[in-house]
Amino acid sequence: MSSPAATRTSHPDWVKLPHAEAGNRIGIFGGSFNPPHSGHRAVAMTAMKRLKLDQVWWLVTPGNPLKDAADLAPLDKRIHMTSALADHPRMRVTAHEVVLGTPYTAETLKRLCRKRPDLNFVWIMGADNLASFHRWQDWRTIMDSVPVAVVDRPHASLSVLFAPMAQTYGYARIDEGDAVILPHLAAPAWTFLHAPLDGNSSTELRKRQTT
Ligand SMILES: Nc1ncnc2c1ncn2[C@@H]1O[C@H](COP(=O)(O)OP(=O)(O)OP(=O)(O)O)[C@@H](O)[C@H]1O
Ligand SMILES: O=C(O)c1ccc[n+]([C@@H]2O[C@H](COP(=O)([O-])O)[C@@H](O)[C@H]2O)c1
Repeated sequence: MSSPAATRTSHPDWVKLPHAEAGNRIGIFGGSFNPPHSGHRAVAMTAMKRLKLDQVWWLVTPGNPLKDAADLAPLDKRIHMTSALADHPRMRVTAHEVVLGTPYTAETLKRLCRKRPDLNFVWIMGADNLASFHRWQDWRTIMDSVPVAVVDRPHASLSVLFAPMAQTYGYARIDEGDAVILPHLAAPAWTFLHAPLDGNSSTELRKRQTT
C-alpha cells in the first residue's frame, strides 16, 4: 500500500488534466488570457455550441513562445481570473502544460492524444492566430494531429483566405454548417466559424490598466 507521501503531488490542482468520459468531444482552447475577457468567452461558447462539445478545456499557457513575457501576469493569477470567466458546467480551466513541461502546442497535443486516445480533441483558436499559425513550432504536425476550429475575430476575417495555413490545408476545410462532425473527423480537418464579433483584446485591457 502506498503511503500518503508517495501519492502526494507537488503540483497544485489547477495543473491537473480535467476528468472526461471516453468518447467525449473536448475542445482545447489555449491562451495567454492576460487578462481573460468577453471575446474569449464568446469563442469558447461558439465552439461549444456549434461543435456540440461535451467540454471546453481552457488551457492557460505558462507563456506563449512567440510573445514577450515582460508584461505577462503570473500563471496563478491568470488561472484565477480565467476560472471566474469560464464559470460554466461544461468548461474546465487547466495549466496542464506545466506538467507536460512544454509551451509548444504541437508537443502538448501529441502528449494529450497519447494520454487520452479515447477522447475526441479539437483545437480552438481565434482568427488572428490562424493568420500567424505558420510561425508556430511544427504547425503542420498540429494540423495533422487534431481537427481545428477557428473562430472569427475583428480585423482577422481575411485570414480564412490568405493565411498560409488556410492555403496549405484548403483541401481539409469543411463547411461551418457541418461543424458538428469536426470532432469525429481524422486530422487534418478544420473549419472557420463566423459568429458575432467581439472587439475585446487583452492588449487593450492592459493599456487601460496602466493609464
Ligand atoms: N475578441 C476575440 N475574438 C475572437 N478570438 C479571440 C478574441 N480575443 C482573443 N481571441 C482568441 O483567444 C485565444 C487566446 O487569446 P489571447 O489570450 O492571446 O487574447 P488576446 O486578446 O489576443 O491577447 P493579446 O492582446 O495580449 O494578444 C486566441 O486563440 C485568440 O485568437
Ligand atoms: O506552439 C507554438 O509555437 C505556439 C506559438 C504561439 C502560440 N501558441 C499557443 O497558442 C495559444 C494562444 O496563445 P495566445 O498568446 O494567442 O493566447 C496558446 O495555447 C499558446 O501556447 C503556440
